[in-house]
Amino acid sequence: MTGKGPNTPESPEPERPAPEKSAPDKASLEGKGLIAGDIEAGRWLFAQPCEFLRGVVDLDGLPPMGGPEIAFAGRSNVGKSSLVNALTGRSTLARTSNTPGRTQQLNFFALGQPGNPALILVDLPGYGYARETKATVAAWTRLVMDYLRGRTSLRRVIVLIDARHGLKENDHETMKLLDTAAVSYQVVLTKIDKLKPSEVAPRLEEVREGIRRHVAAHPTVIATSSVKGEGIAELRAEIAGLADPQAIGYKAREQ
Ligand SMILES: Nc1nc2c(ncn2[C@@H]2O[C@H](COP(=O)(O)OP(=O)(O)OP(=O)(O)O)[C@@H](O)[C@H]2O)c(=O)[nH]1
Ligand SMILES: [Mg+2]
Repeated sequence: MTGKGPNTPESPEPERPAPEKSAPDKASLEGKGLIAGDIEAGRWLFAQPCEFLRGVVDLDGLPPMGGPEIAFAGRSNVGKSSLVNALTGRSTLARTSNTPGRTQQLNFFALGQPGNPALILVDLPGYGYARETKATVAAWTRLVMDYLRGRTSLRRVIVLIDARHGLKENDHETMKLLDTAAVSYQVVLTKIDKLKPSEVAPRLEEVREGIRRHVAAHPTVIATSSVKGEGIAELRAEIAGLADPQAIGYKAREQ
Protein backbone atom coordinates (compact mmCIF):
# COMPACT_ATOMS: atom_id res chain seq x y z
CA MET A 1 0.00 0.00 0.00
CA THR A 2 1.22 3.48 -0.79
CA GLY A 3 0.92 6.15 1.92
CA LYS A 4 0.52 9.91 1.84
CA GLY A 5 3.00 12.49 0.59
CA PRO A 6 5.58 13.69 3.10
CA ASN A 7 4.16 17.19 3.20
CA THR A 8 0.50 16.46 2.75
CA PRO A 9 -1.96 18.08 2.31
CA GLU A 10 0.26 20.22 0.09
CA SER A 11 3.80 19.60 -1.02
CA PRO A 12 5.49 22.94 -1.61
CA GLU A 13 7.67 23.49 -4.65
CA PRO A 14 11.21 22.27 -3.99
CA GLU A 15 13.61 25.00 -3.02
CA ARG A 16 16.98 25.45 -4.69
CA PRO A 17 19.92 24.11 -2.71
CA ALA A 18 21.24 26.53 -0.12
CA PRO A 19 24.77 27.80 -0.66
CA GLU A 20 27.49 25.85 1.16
CA LYS A 21 27.78 27.02 4.73
CA SER A 22 31.14 25.42 5.40
CA ALA A 23 33.33 24.42 2.48
CA PRO A 24 35.84 21.81 3.69
CA ASP A 25 39.53 22.63 3.18
CA LYS A 26 42.03 20.42 1.33
CA ALA A 27 43.76 19.05 4.45
CA SER A 28 40.50 18.02 6.11
CA LEU A 29 39.40 16.30 2.87
CA GLU A 30 42.59 14.31 2.59
CA GLY A 31 42.19 13.19 6.20
CA LYS A 32 38.87 11.67 5.17
CA GLY A 33 40.21 10.02 2.02
CA LEU A 34 38.38 12.50 -0.21
CA ILE A 35 39.62 14.84 -2.91
CA ALA A 36 38.22 18.13 -4.16
CA GLY A 37 36.75 16.33 -7.21
CA ASP A 38 34.63 14.12 -4.92
CA ILE A 39 33.26 17.21 -3.18
CA GLU A 40 32.43 18.76 -6.55
CA ALA A 41 30.66 15.55 -7.70
CA GLY A 42 28.64 15.55 -4.45
CA ARG A 43 27.70 19.19 -4.85
CA TRP A 44 26.71 18.54 -8.45
CA LEU A 45 24.59 15.49 -7.59
CA PHE A 46 22.67 17.18 -4.79
CA ALA A 47 22.03 20.30 -6.88
CA GLN A 48 19.88 18.09 -9.19
CA PRO A 49 16.10 18.15 -8.88
CA CYS A 50 14.75 15.98 -6.07
CA GLU A 51 11.13 14.88 -6.05
CA PHE A 52 8.98 12.89 -3.65
CA LEU A 53 8.16 9.53 -5.22
CA ARG A 54 5.95 7.79 -2.67
CA GLY A 55 5.35 6.99 0.98
CA VAL A 56 5.19 3.30 1.80
CA VAL A 57 3.36 1.76 4.77
CA ASP A 58 3.81 -1.94 3.96
CA LEU A 59 6.13 -4.12 1.89
CA ASP A 60 3.57 -4.49 -0.92
CA GLY A 61 3.79 -0.73 -1.51
CA LEU A 62 7.52 -0.68 -2.23
CA PRO A 63 8.43 0.77 -5.62
CA PRO A 64 9.99 -1.71 -8.06
CA MET A 65 13.75 -2.03 -7.59
CA GLY A 66 15.64 0.04 -10.13
CA GLY A 67 18.45 2.50 -9.62
CA PRO A 68 20.71 2.64 -6.58
CA GLU A 69 19.09 3.45 -3.22
CA ILE A 70 20.50 5.05 -0.07
CA ALA A 71 18.43 4.74 3.12
CA PHE A 72 18.63 6.88 6.26
CA ALA A 73 18.08 4.83 9.42
CA GLY A 74 18.38 5.57 13.13
CA ARG A 75 16.59 6.05 16.41
CA SER A 76 13.51 8.28 16.56
CA ASN A 77 14.37 11.98 16.53
CA VAL A 78 18.07 11.46 15.65
CA GLY A 79 17.70 13.80 12.65
CA LYS A 80 17.11 11.54 9.61
CA SER A 81 14.59 13.78 7.86
CA SER A 82 16.63 16.90 8.70
CA LEU A 83 19.70 15.29 7.12
CA VAL A 84 17.79 14.47 3.91
CA ASN A 85 16.75 18.13 3.80
CA ALA A 86 20.29 19.39 4.49
CA LEU A 87 21.80 17.14 1.79
CA THR A 88 19.28 18.21 -0.82
CA GLY A 89 19.33 21.84 0.36
CA ARG A 90 15.55 21.89 0.61
CA SER A 91 14.36 22.62 4.11
CA THR A 92 10.82 21.29 3.67
CA LEU A 93 11.31 18.23 1.45
CA ALA A 94 11.07 15.73 4.33
CA ARG A 95 8.92 16.57 7.33
CA THR A 96 10.80 17.05 10.60
CA SER A 97 9.59 17.53 14.16
CA ASN A 98 10.62 17.80 17.78
CA THR A 99 8.28 14.91 18.56
CA PRO A 100 9.86 11.46 18.10
CA GLY A 101 7.90 9.38 15.61
CA ARG A 102 7.32 12.13 13.03
CA THR A 103 8.14 9.96 10.00
CA GLN A 104 5.61 7.14 9.92
CA GLN A 105 6.24 5.64 6.50
CA LEU A 106 9.17 4.89 4.20
CA ASN A 107 9.47 8.04 2.10
CA PHE A 108 11.15 7.60 -1.29
CA PHE A 109 12.71 10.58 -3.08
CA ALA A 110 14.22 10.56 -6.58
CA LEU A 111 17.36 12.64 -7.02
CA GLY A 112 18.38 13.52 -10.58
CA GLN A 113 16.58 14.16 -13.82
CA PRO A 114 12.89 13.20 -13.58
CA GLY A 115 12.39 9.75 -15.13
CA ASN A 116 16.11 8.96 -14.93
CA PRO A 117 17.15 9.42 -11.29
CA ALA A 118 20.81 9.07 -10.36
CA LEU A 119 19.87 7.94 -6.86
CA ILE A 120 16.84 7.14 -4.72
CA LEU A 121 16.90 8.50 -1.14
CA VAL A 122 14.78 6.70 1.45
CA ASP A 123 13.84 8.49 4.69
CA LEU A 124 12.84 5.79 7.20
CA PRO A 125 10.71 5.89 10.34
CA GLY A 126 12.88 5.82 13.47
CA TYR A 127 13.33 2.86 15.75
CA GLY A 128 12.91 3.12 19.50
CA TYR A 129 10.71 5.58 21.30
CA ALA A 130 7.71 7.34 19.76
CA ARG A 131 4.51 8.74 21.19
CA GLU A 132 2.52 5.90 19.70
CA THR A 133 1.33 2.54 20.98
CA LYS A 134 3.91 -0.20 21.40
CA ALA A 135 2.15 -2.16 18.65
CA THR A 136 2.46 0.76 16.19
CA VAL A 137 6.16 1.26 16.94
CA ALA A 138 6.76 -2.49 16.63
CA ALA A 139 5.00 -2.50 13.24
CA TRP A 140 7.18 0.38 11.91
CA THR A 141 10.32 -1.27 13.21
CA ARG A 142 9.38 -4.58 11.55
CA LEU A 143 8.65 -2.84 8.24
CA VAL A 144 11.97 -0.95 8.36
CA MET A 145 13.95 -4.08 9.21
CA ASP A 146 12.19 -6.14 6.49
CA TYR A 147 12.99 -3.41 3.98
CA LEU A 148 16.64 -3.18 5.06
CA ARG A 149 17.08 -6.93 4.91
CA GLY A 150 15.46 -7.60 1.57
CA ARG A 151 16.29 -4.73 -0.75
CA THR A 152 19.03 -5.66 -3.19
CA SER A 153 19.04 -2.19 -4.81
CA LEU A 154 20.12 -0.73 -1.46
CA ARG A 155 23.69 0.48 -2.01
CA ARG A 156 24.28 1.79 1.48
CA VAL A 157 22.40 2.52 4.68
CA ILE A 158 23.37 5.70 6.50
CA VAL A 159 23.00 4.84 10.20
CA LEU A 160 22.55 8.07 12.14
CA ILE A 161 23.76 8.40 15.71
CA ASP A 162 22.99 11.40 17.91
CA ALA A 163 26.40 12.87 18.81
CA ARG A 164 25.15 13.67 22.31
CA HIS A 165 24.22 10.08 23.10
CA GLY A 166 26.58 7.82 21.12
CA LEU A 167 25.79 4.19 20.23
CA LYS A 168 22.85 2.57 22.04
CA GLU A 169 21.75 -1.03 22.26
CA ASN A 170 19.16 -0.71 19.48
CA ASP A 171 21.80 0.83 17.18
CA HIS A 172 23.97 -2.25 17.71
CA GLU A 173 20.93 -4.47 16.98
CA THR A 174 20.29 -2.65 13.71
CA MET A 175 23.95 -2.90 12.73
CA LYS A 176 23.96 -6.62 13.56
CA LEU A 177 20.98 -7.12 11.27
CA LEU A 178 22.79 -5.25 8.49
CA ASP A 179 25.97 -7.28 9.10
CA THR A 180 23.98 -10.52 8.82
CA ALA A 181 22.17 -9.37 5.68
CA ALA A 182 25.52 -8.16 4.21
CA VAL A 183 24.15 -4.67 3.63
CA SER A 184 26.88 -2.03 3.56
CA TYR A 185 26.32 0.86 5.96
CA GLN A 186 28.04 3.99 7.20
CA VAL A 187 27.66 5.67 10.55
CA VAL A 188 27.03 9.42 10.60
CA LEU A 189 26.94 11.50 13.77
CA THR A 190 24.18 14.10 13.88
CA LYS A 191 23.64 17.33 15.83
CA ILE A 192 27.34 17.99 16.49
CA ASP A 193 26.42 21.65 16.97
CA LYS A 194 24.98 20.51 20.32
CA LEU A 195 28.46 19.42 21.50
CA LYS A 196 31.33 21.62 22.57
CA PRO A 197 33.99 21.56 19.82
CA SER A 198 36.35 19.72 22.20
CA GLU A 199 33.79 16.93 22.68
CA VAL A 200 33.51 16.01 18.99
CA ALA A 201 36.82 14.15 18.50
CA PRO A 202 36.44 11.91 21.61
CA ARG A 203 32.87 11.04 20.59
CA LEU A 204 34.02 10.20 17.06
CA GLU A 205 36.77 7.97 18.45
CA GLU A 206 34.33 6.19 20.80
CA VAL A 207 31.90 5.52 17.94
CA ARG A 208 34.71 4.32 15.63
CA GLU A 209 35.78 1.93 18.36
CA GLY A 210 32.17 0.78 18.86
CA ILE A 211 31.66 -0.12 15.19
CA ARG A 212 34.96 -1.97 14.81
CA ARG A 213 33.32 -5.32 15.54
CA HIS A 214 30.60 -4.77 12.90
CA VAL A 215 31.76 -6.37 9.68
CA ALA A 216 29.58 -4.46 7.20
CA ALA A 217 30.28 -1.01 8.70
CA HIS A 218 32.20 1.46 6.53
CA PRO A 219 35.21 2.55 8.61
CA THR A 220 34.73 6.28 7.98
CA VAL A 221 32.39 8.04 10.42
CA ILE A 222 31.25 11.51 9.34
CA ALA A 223 30.24 14.13 11.92
CA THR A 224 27.41 16.39 10.76
CA SER A 225 25.15 19.22 11.75
CA SER A 226 22.08 19.74 9.60
CA VAL A 227 21.62 23.12 11.30
CA LYS A 228 25.16 24.47 10.78
CA GLY A 229 25.99 22.54 7.60
CA GLU A 230 29.10 20.81 8.98
CA GLY A 231 29.99 17.52 7.32
CA ILE A 232 27.26 17.86 4.69
CA ALA A 233 29.65 18.40 1.75
CA GLU A 234 31.69 15.33 2.85
CA LEU A 235 28.60 13.16 3.11
CA ARG A 236 27.38 14.34 -0.31
CA ALA A 237 30.78 13.36 -1.72
CA GLU A 238 30.62 9.87 -0.16
CA ILE A 239 27.10 9.33 -1.49
CA ALA A 240 27.98 10.63 -4.98
CA GLY A 241 30.43 7.73 -5.26
CA LEU A 242 27.44 5.36 -5.04
CA ALA A 243 25.14 7.06 -7.56
CA ASP A 244 24.71 6.08 -11.20
CA PRO A 245 27.57 8.08 -12.81
CA GLN A 246 25.84 8.33 -16.20
CA ALA A 247 22.66 9.63 -14.63
CA ILE A 248 24.58 12.23 -12.59
CA GLY A 249 25.95 13.60 -15.85
CA TYR A 250 28.96 14.95 -13.95
CA LYS A 251 32.39 14.97 -15.57
CA ALA A 252 35.39 15.97 -13.49
CA ARG A 253 37.05 18.99 -15.04
CA GLU A 254 40.56 18.57 -16.38
CA GLN A 255 43.04 19.63 -13.70
N1 LIG B 1 20.59 21.31 16.83
C1 LIG B 1 20.28 20.42 15.88
N2 LIG B 1 19.02 19.94 15.81
C2 LIG B 1 18.74 19.04 14.84
C3 LIG B 1 19.70 18.60 13.89
N3 LIG B 1 19.13 17.69 13.09
C4 LIG B 1 17.85 17.57 13.51
N4 LIG B 1 17.60 18.38 14.57
C5 LIG B 1 16.33 18.52 15.30
O1 LIG B 1 16.00 17.27 15.86
C6 LIG B 1 14.59 17.05 15.81
C7 LIG B 1 14.29 15.74 15.07
O2 LIG B 1 14.67 15.89 13.72
P1 LIG B 1 14.05 14.96 12.57
O3 LIG B 1 14.85 15.24 11.35
O4 LIG B 1 12.57 15.11 12.50
O5 LIG B 1 14.41 13.52 13.16
P2 LIG B 1 14.01 12.09 12.58
O6 LIG B 1 15.16 11.19 12.85
O7 LIG B 1 13.56 12.19 11.16
O8 LIG B 1 12.79 11.72 13.53
P3 LIG B 1 11.62 10.59 13.32
O9 LIG B 1 11.07 10.75 11.94
O10 LIG B 1 10.64 10.99 14.37
O11 LIG B 1 12.26 9.28 13.59
C8 LIG B 1 13.99 18.29 15.13
O12 LIG B 1 13.55 19.18 16.13
C9 LIG B 1 15.18 18.86 14.37
O13 LIG B 1 15.08 20.27 14.20
C10 LIG B 1 21.03 19.18 13.98
O14 LIG B 1 21.95 18.87 13.20
N5 LIG B 1 21.24 20.06 15.00
MG1 LIG C 1 11.82 11.63 10.26
